[in-house]
Amino acid sequence: MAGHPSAGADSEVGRLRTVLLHRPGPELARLTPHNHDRLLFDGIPWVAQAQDEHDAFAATLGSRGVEIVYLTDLLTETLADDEARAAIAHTTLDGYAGRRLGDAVRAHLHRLFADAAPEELTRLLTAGVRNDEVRAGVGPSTLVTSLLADDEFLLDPLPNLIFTRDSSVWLSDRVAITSPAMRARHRESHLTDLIYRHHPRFAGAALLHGHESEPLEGGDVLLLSPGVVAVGVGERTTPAGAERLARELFAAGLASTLLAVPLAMERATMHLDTVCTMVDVDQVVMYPNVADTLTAYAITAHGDEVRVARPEPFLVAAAKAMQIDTLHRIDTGLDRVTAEREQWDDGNNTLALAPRVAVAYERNDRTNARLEEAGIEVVRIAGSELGSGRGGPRCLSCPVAREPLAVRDAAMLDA
Ligand SMILES: NC(=[NH2+])NCCC[C@H](N)C(=O)O
Repeated sequence: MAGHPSAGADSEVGRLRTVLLHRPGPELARLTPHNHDRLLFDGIPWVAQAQDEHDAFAATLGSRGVEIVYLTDLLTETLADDEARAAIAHTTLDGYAGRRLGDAVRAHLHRLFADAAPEELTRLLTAGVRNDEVRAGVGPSTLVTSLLADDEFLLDPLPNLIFTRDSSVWLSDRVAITSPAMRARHRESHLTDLIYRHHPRFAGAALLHGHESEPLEGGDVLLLSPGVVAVGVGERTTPAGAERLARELFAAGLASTLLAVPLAMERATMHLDTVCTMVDVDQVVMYPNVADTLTAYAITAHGDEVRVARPEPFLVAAAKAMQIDTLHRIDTGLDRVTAEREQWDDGNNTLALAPRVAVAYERNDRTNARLEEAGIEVVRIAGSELGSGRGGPRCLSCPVAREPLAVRDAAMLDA
């Protein structure tokens, strides 16, 4: 199948045209002191404030000419289609995601899903379903609603939906549906899969990977340059997930090299984009405490097989694959301790709007100052509440369309 005509990205820094966001909604209000760890939040965000911060983020992107599409709008539009409704009811309730239900609750939820208007179904799918919300409807014919506590979720809420980066990734003119490692995030990819398969806007889009493939999360995927993709391998993406993506990209002719980058298996470095993001065609902002030890294994195509090179320092391997002299590094600011604090608060997690223009959390003064010293325009946004799920501007956004770098270069030559 051919690629999509009006979507796609071949770099991290080409002018951002369209971005997929999720405004924090009722799913965030379901976080409690008991479930936030399991649902991958470090605390209980103040929902209204998170929404204000998110609206300001979206307004900033809009003022820079970026078209914003909201995941729940796309989902609701998708759910107008009966085939799509049947598909998501089946994946959500009949498969692994519905393992808490039992037959009676499953049948009840199938009815609830079938009767729900598209907006209501979007709410059920994103905010989840709590025991006390269905107990009366199910009646006395099941042990499940009787024994589970009132506030136990039969279907978990999806508070991490705001991190649209992780559940799908555009690679050139195809979109990879990712396969999150964390259980709390599996169902996010069911939703992106549904949207990209059924929403008319994406009709004809060719899909890569898939939510049942080997673990791969979008925060680990960095498009270093057209045809060169770096993939973090650690707490989330597994070696098999990175290798699967390499095979898929090579088979589709979309990349020549994939650099697998081992990361420490820790929350602070859950994705490659927590330690390194691109701010220009040849500059990254990077966490200095790992910069000297970060390595990369270059994977290249060899007929139908792949070949894995010996590890090299990340910046060396990257520059080589990108065919540039040096991939310059701007350090997370100031000293080891400040760098550690600002890395934790997503100082490295910037979203490029164009070469040398990056959105960053305002709180990371030292890192932002470093970026400015290096000639990067820093577009500051507030993120105290948004960041409580441990994600910054890059995690909060999935670029659907970026201007191809080649076009920009050609335009510059013409000028
Ligand atoms: N691309 C990213 N770094 N995303 C951050 C995701 C944070 C989310 N709470 C998780 O733990 O999965």
